[in-house]
Amino acid sequence: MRLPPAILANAEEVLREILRFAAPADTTLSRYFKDHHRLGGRERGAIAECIYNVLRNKSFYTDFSEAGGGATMRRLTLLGMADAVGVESLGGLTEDEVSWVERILLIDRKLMHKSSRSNMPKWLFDKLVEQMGEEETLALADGMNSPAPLDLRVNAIKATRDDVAAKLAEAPIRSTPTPFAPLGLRVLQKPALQNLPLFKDGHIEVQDEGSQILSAIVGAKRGEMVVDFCAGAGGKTLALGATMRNTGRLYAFDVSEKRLAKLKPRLARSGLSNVHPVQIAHERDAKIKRLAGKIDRVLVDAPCSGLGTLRRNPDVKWRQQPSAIGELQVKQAAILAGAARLLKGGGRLVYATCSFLDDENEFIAKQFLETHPDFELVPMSKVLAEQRIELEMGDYLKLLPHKHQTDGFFAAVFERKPMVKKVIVKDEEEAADE
Ligand SMILES: C[S@@+](CC[C@H](N)C(=O)[O-])C[C@H]1O[C@@H](n2cnc3c(N)ncnc32)[C@H](O)[C@@H]1O
Repeated sequence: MRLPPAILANAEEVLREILRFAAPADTTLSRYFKDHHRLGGRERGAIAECIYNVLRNKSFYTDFSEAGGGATMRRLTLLGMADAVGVESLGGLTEDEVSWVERILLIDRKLMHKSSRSNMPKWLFDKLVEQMGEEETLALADGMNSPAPLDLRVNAIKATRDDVAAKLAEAPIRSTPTPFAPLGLRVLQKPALQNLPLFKDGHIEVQDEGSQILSAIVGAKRGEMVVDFCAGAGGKTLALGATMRNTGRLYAFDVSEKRLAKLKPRLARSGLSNVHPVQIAHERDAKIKRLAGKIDRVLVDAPCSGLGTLRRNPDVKWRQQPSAIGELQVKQAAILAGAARLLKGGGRLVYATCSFLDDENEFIAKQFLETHPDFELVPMSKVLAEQRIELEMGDYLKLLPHKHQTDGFFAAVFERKPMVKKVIVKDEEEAADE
């Protein structure tokens, strides 16, 4: 059955607002659906897919929408919608529109100019080409422009991966084990999970495999003192708490009260009682000082450009300004330095981002090592071997969608050297006493 012609007008209306980039696309879209509650499930699905298609393919679509007659926004919407549901499912199109859409969608994109083919703003394309070369940039762009699969993490304090896979199959929801993360399941459809007893009872959480790997490399153990410094709504906190088998103490810090509030219901479902959410004012808050030198492991999942999540949030590449990267670097370095004070000798500090920009990753890691001689880098190959995760990496974790089918993630692990300074002072004092 064809979709009603009015659906194009709805999609065009919300697209116009989203392309102002005043707010995240998913926020604008949810608000639009709330305001237009008469739209049915199929219509909503088609509008959402249309919007995400336009955000993913904006450069390519725009090249063709700006030429010829008719309004550009209508043409952009038409391309996004036809790409999503097929032109034959759309009612109310003129013959000219049908043949125009069919022609454009048949174009071989490999023949397009590289920057337009990548569907990235020029500043980002140029930066990435400088960083990784043109071929790799285009492969990354293709990976980032493909929708992400749905990954689940099994809550190890409540269930095993096999149990959950069997229960999902009864639903019936087909899943396969994720290739690298030991507790991950990749679901092959997009079912509504919220109503499943497995979800309500905290046996599963939705978490990209990359984020699961990142939580695993923290290496948190039973009985340890651990800090998730930028916990947000707790995606990684929950994974860390389960790895610690609900023992020890896990502090979930964040400056955002709103984000920490979102952690609370997830914590209740998870059954974890070792997590202590703490709102901090900034990375030098007195609450942090009290724990200085006492912590075994600290994860800094730093605020970043978020470019690694483009599969889910394709608007980020259009909303992000190159000038913001410099500001983020200052923040990232300050948070990492603040968090470093927490570690005891032999303790580990993990710096992570969901970005693939060297400026936010290697640059910050190297700068940290230069300014913190009491820390040394633990090669990622060693960290992954400790966790028995079979991924080939050098010094750092660099997950990329076109290589690992995960969101883009970076991580570096630093270990604090034994605290010799205090011992020397003590020795000197003892010598003076003698
Ligand atoms: C990438 S997000 C964290 C995502 C979270 N770890 C997860 O897995 O869902 C970065 C977080 O850093 C927080 N943040 C920003 N500045 C901070 C600071 N100075 N100290 C601690 N957290 C901060 C933000 O509020 C945001 O929640």
